[in-house]
Amino acid sequence: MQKGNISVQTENIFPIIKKFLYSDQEIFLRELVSNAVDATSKLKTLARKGEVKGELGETTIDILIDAEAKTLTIRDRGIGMTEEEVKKYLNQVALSSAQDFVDKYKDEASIIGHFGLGFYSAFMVADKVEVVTRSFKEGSEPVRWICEGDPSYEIGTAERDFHGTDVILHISEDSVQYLENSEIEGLLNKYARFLPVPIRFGTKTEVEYKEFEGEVAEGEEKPAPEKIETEVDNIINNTEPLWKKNPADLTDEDYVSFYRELYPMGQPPMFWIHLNIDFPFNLTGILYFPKVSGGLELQRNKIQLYSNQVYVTDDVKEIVPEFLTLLHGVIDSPDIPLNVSRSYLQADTNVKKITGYITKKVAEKLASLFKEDRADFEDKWPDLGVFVKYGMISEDKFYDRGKKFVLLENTEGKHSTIEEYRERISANQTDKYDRLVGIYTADEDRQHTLITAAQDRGYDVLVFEHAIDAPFLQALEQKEEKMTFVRVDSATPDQLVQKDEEKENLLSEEEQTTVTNLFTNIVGTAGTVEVKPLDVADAPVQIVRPEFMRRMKEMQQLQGMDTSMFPDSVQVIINANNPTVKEHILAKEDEGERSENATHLYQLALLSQQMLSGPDLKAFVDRSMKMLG
Ligand SMILES: Nc1ncnc2c1ncn2[C@@H]1O[C@H](COP(=O)(O)OP(=O)(O)OP(=O)(O)O)[C@@H](O)[C@H]1O
Repeated sequence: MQKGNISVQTENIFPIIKKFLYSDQEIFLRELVSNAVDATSKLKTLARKGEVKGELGETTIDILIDAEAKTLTIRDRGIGMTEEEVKKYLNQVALSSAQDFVDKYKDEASIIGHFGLGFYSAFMVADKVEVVTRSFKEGSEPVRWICEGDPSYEIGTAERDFHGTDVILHISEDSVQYLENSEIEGLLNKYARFLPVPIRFGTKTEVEYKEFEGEVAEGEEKPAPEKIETEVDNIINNTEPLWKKNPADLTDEDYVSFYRELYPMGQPPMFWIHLNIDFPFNLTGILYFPKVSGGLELQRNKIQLYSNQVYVTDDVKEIVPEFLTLLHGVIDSPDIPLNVSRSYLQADTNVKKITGYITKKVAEKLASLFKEDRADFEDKWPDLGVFVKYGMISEDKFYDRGKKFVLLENTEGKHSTIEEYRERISANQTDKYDRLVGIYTADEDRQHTLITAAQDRGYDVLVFEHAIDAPFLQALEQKEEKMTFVRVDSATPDQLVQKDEEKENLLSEEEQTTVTNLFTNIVGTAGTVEVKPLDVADAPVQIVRPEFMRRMKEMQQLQGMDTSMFPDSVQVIINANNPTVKEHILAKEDEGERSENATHLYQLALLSQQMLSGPDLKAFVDRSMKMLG
C-alpha cells in the first residue's frame, strides 16, 4: 500500500458538511448511485463508438448491504478508474469540490439540490470509504483506495475481475439505519426510481402456479396446481420512464398507468400534457391535470423535479408558477441549476424561460380542448374552473390566454365565455354608466327568492360559489372593460342594474316619515331603514347588503382580521309603492296592530333570506298561525 496526503485542507470539512447537511444526509445514496449511473452510461457510449474491446456484459448496478461487516456497497460495471484516475478524480476533483462546497455555502442558510457535493457526501454516513475499481481500458490493474476522511489516504492493489467500481461505505455508528433493507429500499424508491440503468437491490420471490399436466384416472380428482417460487433479481427502477418516450408512440392507457405508478392512491387524471423541448433549454416531462374540485391544499407538491432522471425534489415552487403547483407529474431538466440557492434560482433566466414555457403549454392545451370538444370541456369545468381562475388571477399572461376559454356558469347550468356573456346580457344589463352589470349568487338555494326576482326582470344570474370566485370576479372587473359584478342580495331587484328612470313615490312625505320611524324602531341596530319607490310587484320589505361593504368585510375576514366589531351592513328597504304598506300598515288605526304587521313583514323579508332564527322565528310562526285562525 502506498500512502499519501490529499492536497487540500480537509481537516475541517467534516464537521461543517455534517452540520450543514444533517437533515439531508440521505442524499449520499443519490450522489453515489448517480456516479455509478454516469460511469455505466459513459461505458455504453464508448461501446457504441467501438472504443470498448470485447463484450460489454451486464451493466446492472448493485446495492449490497453487509450487516455484519457494517458496509453498504454501491457496485457498478461502468468505466472504472485507473490508478492515475483515482488519484485525479477522488483525491483532487472530489475532495477539492468538497472544499469549494464548504467555501460557497459557509454563509448560506438554504441550499437547494446539493449537487456538486458528489462523491464526498459518502463521508456524511461513513467513517471509512473504500473504493475498489478497475478501468475498462485493456490491461488495467484493479486499484484499492481507502480514506478515513482525514487528509490521508491509502492506495494499492486489489482483486477484481470485471471493470467498474465498488464504493464500499463503512457506515459510522450514528448512521446505522443505512444498514437496514427497508431504509435503503425507501431511499432507492425515492431517488433512483427512474434512473436509466437497472439497479438491483437484493432479490424477490416470484410465485407461479403450474397446472397439473399428467393423466388423471377416471373418478379421481385432478391434483391442485403446483406452487413454484423463484428467486429473481429485484430491479427497483423503471429505466425508461414515460416522459422520455416519444408521445406519438404512447396511448392514453400508457399515460394513465404511469400516473398510477406515480400516485397509486389518486383518482385518474382528467388529461395531460407531454412536455418536450430542446431549445433554448432542455426539458421533458408530463403534467397531469388532476380533479381539483375538492380541497386545493391536498393537491399541492405533487410535481416531481428530475435532472436527467435523477430525482431532485418535489418542491417546485421556484420553477413553476404557483397556480401550476396544482398540477401533478414530472419535470425533467438538466438545465435547472440545482446547486444554488433559492433566491438565485428565482432570478435565473433559464428558470424564467422554463416557467414561461410551461405556462404557455398549459394554456395551449386548455385552449385546444375547449376548441375541439366544447361539451366535454364544459363537463370537466367543475374540476378545471378552479385551476383556470387561479391562473388568471395570478399570472397576467395566463389571464390573456385564459379569457378565451374561462367559463361563466349561470343558475340554469348554461356556460358562456366572457365574450358570449357580454353579448347575451348587454341589452338588458347595461347600467346608466354604460357598464355591463353581471349579477351573481353565492348560494343558489339560500338566495332562491332573490334569484327569481332578478330573473323575473330578465336578468341572467351567474353562480359564483367557490372561494376562488371572489378574487376572480375582482380580476374580471379590473381587466375587462366596463364590467362590474353585484350579488343578488346587494340591492333590491330593480336597483341591481341602475337605470336612469326615476319612479314616482306613491306615499306622501309624511307617510314616508311614519313608515321610516316605525321600521327603525323594529329593526333597531340590525340595519338601516330606507323607504324607496320600487315596482308595485316588488316585495314590500326587502333586505340588502351593499356589494362594496360586503366585499370589504369578506376581504378582511380572508386576511384573518377580526371583523366582529363591524356590524353586517344590512339595509332594510321598504317599498313605498307596494300596496301592502298602505293597506296593512298606514291604514291601521291601532298602533299595536300597525307595529305587529310591520314586524311581520320585516320578519318575512328576513325569512326569505334564511336570516330568521331562535325566538324571533317562533314568534313569527305563532303570529302566522294566529292570523290564519
Ligand atoms: N462509480 C464511479 N465510476 C467511475 N468514476 C467515478 C465514479 N464515481 C466517481 N467517479 C469519478 O470521480 C469524479 C468526482 O466525482 P464527484 O461525484 O465528486 O463529482 P462529479 O460526479 O464529477 O460531479 P457531481 O458533483 O455532480 O457529482 C467523477 O467526475 C468521476 O470521474
